[in-house]
This record gives sequence, C-alpha cells and structure tokens, in this order.
Amino acid sequence: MMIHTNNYILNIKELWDDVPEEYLSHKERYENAIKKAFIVLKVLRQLHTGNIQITDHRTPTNVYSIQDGIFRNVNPLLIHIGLFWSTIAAQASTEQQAEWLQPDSSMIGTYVQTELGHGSFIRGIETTATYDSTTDEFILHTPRLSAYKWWPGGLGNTANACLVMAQLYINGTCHGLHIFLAQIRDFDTHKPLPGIKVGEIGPKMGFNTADNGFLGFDNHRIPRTNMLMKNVQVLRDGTYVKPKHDKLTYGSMLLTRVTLISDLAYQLSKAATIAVRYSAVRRQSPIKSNEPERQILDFVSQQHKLFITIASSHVYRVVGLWMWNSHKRVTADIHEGNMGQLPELHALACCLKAISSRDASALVEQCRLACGGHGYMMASNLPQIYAYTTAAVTYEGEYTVLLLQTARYLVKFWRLAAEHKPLPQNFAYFEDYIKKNFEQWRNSPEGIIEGFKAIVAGKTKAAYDTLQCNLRNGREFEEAWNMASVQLTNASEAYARSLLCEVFWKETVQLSTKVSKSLAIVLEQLAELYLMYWALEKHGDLLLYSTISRNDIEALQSRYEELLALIRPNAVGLVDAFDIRDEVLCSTLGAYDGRVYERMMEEASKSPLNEDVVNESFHKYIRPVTMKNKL
Ligand SMILES: CCCCCCCCCCCCCCC/C=C/C(=O)SCCNC(=O)CCNC(=O)[C@H](O)C(C)(C)COP(=O)(O)OP(=O)(O)OC[C@H]1O[C@@H](n2cnc3c(N)ncnc32)[C@H](O)[C@@H]1OP(=O)(O)O
Ligand SMILES: Cc1cc2nc3c(=O)[nH]c(=O)nc-3n(C[C@H](O)[C@H](O)[C@H](O)COP(=O)(O)OP(=O)(O)OC[C@H]3O[C@@H](n4cnc5c(N)ncnc54)[C@H](O)[C@@H]3O)c2cc1C
Repeated sequence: MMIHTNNYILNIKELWDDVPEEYLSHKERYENAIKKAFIVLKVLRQLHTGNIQITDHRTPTNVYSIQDGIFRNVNPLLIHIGLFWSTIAAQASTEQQAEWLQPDSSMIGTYVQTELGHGSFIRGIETTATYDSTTDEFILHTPRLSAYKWWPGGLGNTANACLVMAQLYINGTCHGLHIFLAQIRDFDTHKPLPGIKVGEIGPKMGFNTADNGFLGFDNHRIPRTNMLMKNVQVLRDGTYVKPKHDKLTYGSMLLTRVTLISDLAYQLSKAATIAVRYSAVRRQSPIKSNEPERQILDFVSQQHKLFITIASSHVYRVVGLWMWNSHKRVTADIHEGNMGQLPELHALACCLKAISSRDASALVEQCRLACGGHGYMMASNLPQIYAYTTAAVTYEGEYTVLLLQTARYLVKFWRLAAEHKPLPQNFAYFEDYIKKNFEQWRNSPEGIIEGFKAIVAGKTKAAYDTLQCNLRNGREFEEAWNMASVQLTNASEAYARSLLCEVFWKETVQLSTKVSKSLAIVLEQLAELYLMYWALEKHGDLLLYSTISRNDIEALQSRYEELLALIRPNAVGLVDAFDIRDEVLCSTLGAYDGRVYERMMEEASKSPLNEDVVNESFHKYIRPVTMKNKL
C-alpha cells in the first residue's frame, strides 16, 4: 500500500483523544499512551518491512514530530526506539545484532543505567555482573538499596527486556562498566522473571506517560553472550579483551546528547509558533492613548522576548545538524580504529547539550510568560512543552556535570598555550590572548564572534589560574578543581556560546548564497539578531575580556532594536515556516486559524467539572456549611 505518512497517521482515529489527557488519572494516562504507542509501532514496523510504502520524505522525522501531538506527553516507547535499538546497533557484535535486531522481535526494551544512589557519577554504579565460567553466564545482582536502578523510561511496566549498565567482575577483578542485555519479564505473560523486582517510580513534573521505573536483580543469570561485545569481549574461559578506548561504552550517551540538540530546536519552534501566533491575535492596550488596542506583537519588549526564540530554534537546528554530521564522521573513524577525534566530539556534545537544554527551557518559559495568563492553561500546551524541555537539562548528563567535562578539554588547551606549545588551529586564539594580540573591536557579526572567543580565552585563563593557585597552596588536583568549578563552568558556557555564534553565522552566510535574495536577507537578520542579543546579554564579559567600548555597546543596542523592527513584519511567516500542524501543536493559543478565544471556550467545555450544572460536592460539603451558618 502506498501512503502519505502524515495523512495516514492523522487519520487513525484511536490515536486522537476526545478527552484531554490532563483529565485522566496517572494509570489511565499510561494505558491510553501505551495503546497509541503500539499503534504507532505497528506502523513503523510496516514501514520497515515494506508492507506499507511511503510517498513523502523524511519519514522517521515525520513520525517523530507527529507523535508529539499524539502523546502530548511522551511516547512510552521513546527509549525503546531511541536508545535501546540504537545502543544494540552501535555496541553489539554483528552476530548479536543479527539475533536481536529483528523487526518482529518480541523484545520491548529500555536503557537501564541510573541507580537510586548514582546518576552523574557512573563509575559509582553498584550493580554487578559477575562471570561464572562453570555455567558460561553472568550473574546480575543488586547488592543494596542504593544500587536499585531508578529512572529508565518504559521500565515500570512496558519493557520486557533492558540494556543494563553494570560493573563487570571476572575472577574477583573489576573491569568497570559494561552493558548487558537482560530479559526481565516473560514475553508471553509479561510477569517479572524470578529474581527480578521491577515497578514504576510514580508521578513526575512531566514525562508522565513514560512509565519510568525501578529494577533490582537478585542473582539473575544471563548467558555470557548477552554482554554487548562489539568493542569489548569476555571469552568462554573468562579472558577479558579490552576495548580500543575505555569510554566507548559511553557511546549511547554521546549519540543521544547529539540528537537532543535537534529535538530541542523542534521544541523551541513549537513554543515560538504558539507565542508568536497568539501575540498576533491578542490585542491589549493602545500604544498611543487615542488609538485602538494593538496586537501585543507590536510591543517591542514582546518582540525582544519572542524573536530570540525563533532565532534560537534555527541556531539549534543548524548546530544539531552540524553535530550530527561530526558524529557520523567520528564514528566512521572509530570504525577504522582511529579514536583521535572522540575527545573533541565528547567535549562539544557535552557543552552544547548543556546549553541547548538550558536555553530551550528558559525560552519556552519565556514564551509561556509572553502569553500572559492564558499561557498558564494546559490547553496552551506551553506548560507541557516546558516540562518536557526542562527534563533535558538533567537527563543524559546533568548540566553542570557536562560543562565540567568540557572544561577538562579547555584547560588542556590552555595549559598548552601557557607552556607555549603548539595548539590546534581552532584554539589559536588562546595564544593570541596570551600575547595580547587583541583585534580592534568591530560592531559586526564577525567582530562579536571574535569577542566571544576572547571571553572563552579570558574565562579559561581565570579558571586555570585559580586552579594553579589552589595547587600551589597545597591542594590535591581534584580538590583544586572543585574549588575552581564555578569559573570552569563559566568558561565552558562561554565556549558553547562562541561555538553557537560562529557555526550559526558561518552556516547562514553559506546558506544565503543558495536561496533567494529576499529569503537570504531574513535569514541573515535572524542570525545577526542572535549574535547581537547575546553580545548585549554578555556585554559585561565583553567589557572585561575584549576591546569593546561603551559607545560600541550603545551602537549594538540600536542595531538590535532595528533588527526587531525589521523582523516584525515577517514574524508570523517565520513561525508558519516551521510548518507544525495544529494536531501536533495541540494549542488553543497557537492554532493556524487564530480562533484563540473560541478554542479556549471549546476546551473549557470539556472539563468534567462542567458536566453537571451543580456538582454533587455542593450537596455533600458546601451546602451543609453555608446553609447551617444561615440558620
Ligand atoms: C525532529 C528532531 C528529531 C530528533 C530525534 C531525537 C530525539 C531524541 C530524544 C531522546 C530523548 C531521551 C529521553 C530521555 C532519556 C534519558 C536517558 C538517560 O538519562 S540515560 C543516563 C544518562 N546518564 C548520564 O549521562 C551520566 C552522566 N555521567 C557521565 O557521562 C560520566 O559519569 C562522566 C562523563 C561525567 C564521567 O565519567 P567517568 O567514567 O567518571 O570519567 P572519568 O572522570 O574517569 O574520565 C573522564 C574522561 O573520559 C572522557 N569521556 C567521558 N565520557 C566520554 C564519552 N562519552 N566519550 C568519550 N570520552 C569520554 C572525558 O573526556 C575525560 O577525558 P580526559 O582526557 O581524562 O579529560
Ligand atoms: C525525565 C528523566 C528521564 C530519565 N531517563 C533515564 C533513562 O531512560 N535511563 C537512565 O539510566 N536514566 C534516566 N534518567 C536519569 C538521569 O540520567 C539522571 O537523573 C541524570 O544523569 C542526573 O543524575 P542524578 O539524578 O544522579 O543527579 P546528581 O548527580 O545527583 O545531581 C544533583 C546535583 O549535584 C550536582 N553534581 C553532581 N555531581 C557533581 C560534580 N561532579 N561536580 C559538580 N556538581 C555535581 C549536579 O550539578 C546537581 O546540581 C532520567 C532522568 C529524568 C529526569
């Protein structure tokens, strides 16, 4: 059958709710989501096997984006599709992949790493996998309460299998963290297997349809061949064959951090679409007292809140793709046995994941606030987008912890610069900073990019000097590092911002040569707005570390305000261009037709509290008190 995936999925009635899911209980919400998840999975499987064929392009992305509308919350199979399969594909041997990656597999899996006691510091993970050479098996065990797995999506009820991160022991020697495939529930009855204690962790701020779970093993045995063995092996006699790089096991986190940047761009485009369209419909106060009330989008302060969201969505789209291509390149190199580019990719992924998630959640919240009281309604969908987005600041590597990873990388290059050793081209500016080869400030995108590099150099130097000072004062390295950690994270944050500005500007300039002149003008305005916005936000840092003057800052401010005015006529067009369907946006405030107040009233009528003219609580609780008082 030939299908157009958007239309096909949108026409499956069971995927769309009559009652908004906010009115369902925790249990009903999950059951509703799981029903839909398996309808979607069936479509994906049919696409995979060729039973249905598609007529449109970008299908996985299409399905991915439509599912935001279907679930409003999260697909309970998100980790099954996004992490379980991809980890097997990346870390299992060819034979294991042939056995496990069957499209009609009975396995529904998840990625089980975090424990009650350890999330960030994964070397502290306590679950053990001990090799028993007499039976050719690993024994998975949870030695104490803090070793219980806690958080994995889909683990609570959906998954019957999982990839478990555990400390590998062979003949009493610990070889560190490795990944094991373990079946946890019977494929037919779905009952937990003997030796497995599994359940759901309870309601959260968001992600409530993802049945995040807990898991404990009581000496649970799995075959030796269930350890993921592409990069590392345990042989039948217990011989341990080391990987080429000891962090290859962390590869799934690296890949997810990279893909998250694009996902966050998409969440930003949803929030921007809702807030900009609403701001074009909403009228509140005249600007001049004798004029009619104006669209709130005409208030320059409102443009300041919203246009940076539009621009940031483009930034993360561009940088997400740039990182995706880098990941592809580095993975191909690793395949050839060359690990040289892995540290750089890890350092970039850490700081970009940290800053993209932090920016996205702050900007989604800004969009919600920009919609006034109505933004607080669940029916605006902004609270759900915020709850989803802010989780990304924590999962897949907590914000500060990831910035500190990138700081290790920056400090290494600063040390080279300080010792006058050769630096790679992309860090040549460290040497310029040390030699005080400062460029004269230029009020242009290129000038701002140079200014941001000076901030990175200045902040890395400050952190490095503090670190050295702590060491000279007799502190051990780890303690000295901890004492400098505020400055170290500041340096990483600055590094991420300079990368975002540079990559976005360069890619936009290149893209502008390939599109119509009128489109190129708008794209460059957005890119320039992004750079100006952050230059003004960070003007204190620029004053400290670059040659910018007060007059330059005033000129930047004027240009920024000019850009807001230039973008204003295209604002609605720019969010329409994100091309997000109403069914996916799920927002009374952001629908394409602008029927905001009508939709709000229609949604309110769905409230169960409006089913009866007089709710029975009146007779039970209110009347006895109020009428008694009257007597
Ligand atoms: C339209 C858009 C389409 C897009 C679709 C895609 C959507 C996808 C959405 C996905 C949604 C996901 C839903 C949520 C799922 C959530 C899942 C999880 O949260 S899983 C659990 C994640 N947990 C973490 O991230 C833990 C964070 N902690 C760590 O990663 C590590 O503990 C650590 C890196 C902080 C430290 O590790 P440790 O072993 O202790 O390191 P050392 O200190 O010994 O060494 C540091 C050394 O190692 C290098 N390193 C670290 N990690 C890596 C790596 N991954 N690759 C390469 N190198 C690595 C590091 O650079 C240091 O090197 P050095 O030379 O020594 O400086
Ligand atoms: C919605 C959601 C979904 C998730 N899904 C999964 C999943 O599918 N699978 C899975 O395995 N896990 C999952 N997780 C767990 C997630 O990966 C962890 O919560 C995350 O890695 C953070 O670890 P933590 O909770 O231990 O935080 P902690 O590390 O305890 O952080 C608490 C505070 O301590 C600080 N801190 C910790 N270490 C340091 C340090 N070295 N230096 C400075 N500051 C530090 C942090 O900055 C933070 O402020 C999920 C979490 C969430 C919220």
